[in-house]
Amino acid sequence: MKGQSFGKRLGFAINGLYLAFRRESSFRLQVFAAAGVLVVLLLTRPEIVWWVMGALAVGLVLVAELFNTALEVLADRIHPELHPEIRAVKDIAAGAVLVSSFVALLVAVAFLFR
Ligand SMILES: Nc1ncnc2c1ncn2[C@@H]1O[C@H](COP(=O)(O)OP(=O)(O)OP(=O)(O)O)[C@@H](O)[C@H]1O
Repeated sequence: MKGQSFGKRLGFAINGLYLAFRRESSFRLQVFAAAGVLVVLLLTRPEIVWWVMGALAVGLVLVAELFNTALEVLADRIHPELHPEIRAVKDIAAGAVLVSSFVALLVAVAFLFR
């Protein structure tokens, strides 16, 4: 499946976003939260730096959740049974989402007290 056209690879990536949105309630929640951040930015019209900070914070959370979801799908596919190493993989991936969410929270607090 190597050497596909740009259009096809873009289609695979969009399909990945669609699958994550359909399968993963956390990702859906985060997409809606991202839309909420956009509404707040549109309403408050802050300096450009806050748009950039907001985009980076939201993007970080969404990317972490997408990797977390992909790892969960892969782990469940290749090893559906319980295993301590699968637990470690899933917990570490969940840790990445937690760290990204904490960063987003810090940005939100900084925005409120700017
Ligand atoms: N095959 C497994 N072996 C051992 N522990 C597992 C296994 N599957 C899940 N777990 C444990 O259960 C936790 C929850 O796993 P699960 O696959 O339900 O993900 P989740 O955190 O509920 O994900 P989400 O809600 O994002 O779908 C994992 O973080 C891990 O600690």
